[in-house]
Amino acid sequence: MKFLDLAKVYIRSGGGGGGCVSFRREKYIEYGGPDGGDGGKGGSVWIETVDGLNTLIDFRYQQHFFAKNGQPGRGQQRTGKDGDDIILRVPVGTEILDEDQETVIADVTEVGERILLAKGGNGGFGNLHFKSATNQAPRRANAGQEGVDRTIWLRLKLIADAGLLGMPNAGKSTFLAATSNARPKIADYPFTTLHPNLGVVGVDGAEFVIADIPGLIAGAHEGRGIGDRFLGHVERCSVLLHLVDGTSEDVAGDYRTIIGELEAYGGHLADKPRVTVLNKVDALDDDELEAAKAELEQEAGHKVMTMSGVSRLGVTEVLRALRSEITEDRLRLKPQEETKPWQP
Ligand SMILES: Nc1nc2c(ncn2[C@@H]2O[C@H](COP(=O)(O)OP(=O)(O)OP(=O)(O)O)[C@@H](O)[C@H]2O)c(=O)[nH]1
Ligand SMILES: [Mg+2]
Repeated sequence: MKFLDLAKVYIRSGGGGGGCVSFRREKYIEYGGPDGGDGGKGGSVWIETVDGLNTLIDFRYQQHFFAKNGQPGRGQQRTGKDGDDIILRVPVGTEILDEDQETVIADVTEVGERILLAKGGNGGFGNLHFKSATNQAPRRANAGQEGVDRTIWLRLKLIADAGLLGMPNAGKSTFLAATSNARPKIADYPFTTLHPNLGVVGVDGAEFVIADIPGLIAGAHEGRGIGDRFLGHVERCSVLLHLVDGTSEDVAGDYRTIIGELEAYGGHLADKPRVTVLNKVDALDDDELEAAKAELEQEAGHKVMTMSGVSRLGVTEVLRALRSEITEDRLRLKPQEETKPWQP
């Protein structure tokens, strides 16, 4: 699947068709009254969230979405045809931003949500509308209302329940592959993962979605490595899973680096519930494991779990820990979501 999480899109709604000036012309009716029809409405541009999409890649190939104008009205009271609406289909979790890339126009988080981005212009009234007691033969009709031009940005923030964090090579993709249906690329060099991958995992009969994102290094917030922009994709997660490579020379330093990047990223990312795991323990003997674990716990200031994505030792326990955080978070969110008023 090709991935794109930011797209600039030009939209334009259709203008309304003009109203028509026309008079009845029939045999034996000398001064037929006005019969000019109204113009049709211009097409509107909408955005709709659909299921099963995890990328904005379609918007790389098409950036212009112009709805058709309404047709002008015609004689014999015929209304012009409306321009068809256009619907942009986007994945759940897409933010719609104004041209400045800052003002959020909408944030669509439910499947099937539909938002009007640019309303089509109304058609103009035909002269039939202007007939009055004093003017039986109006020569007046309205022009159609103009369409609206707009430039918007679409920014996708994937919706996952748990987000994977760690330095390059920490074993994030290996863990995702071991626990889910996802088949991310895995290799022993840094930055194997270049864009987020999602996988559905199951534990104890529950299912949830994990997002694997590219590794972070010190200075990622200043653009080092491949930067920290993919952290946006774990902003909505209930819990972060921080993997620390147990075979690293500096387990505490690796831990600190990631926390530092979370803090530098800002928002509430650093305050999110986190599960910290010492990974690759299959490659450590007992003493090494104990030492690395003690070092990591000291640095983190809390208990850490141990796991091997390769041998799968400890994997189920980690999934259970994630699940419990996710459940708690969903319970916390529920009442709030239910009372949220619908805003068009
Ligand atoms: N011994 C051992 N090696 C592992 C384990 N998990 C991953 N590896 C190895 O570590 C290397 C990196 O694994 P990846 O899963 O690609 O790591 P990543 O965190 O996704 O790396 P990036 O995508 O580059 O950020 C690969 O050579 C894996 O085979 C583990 O549990 N034990
Ligand atoms: Mg990876």
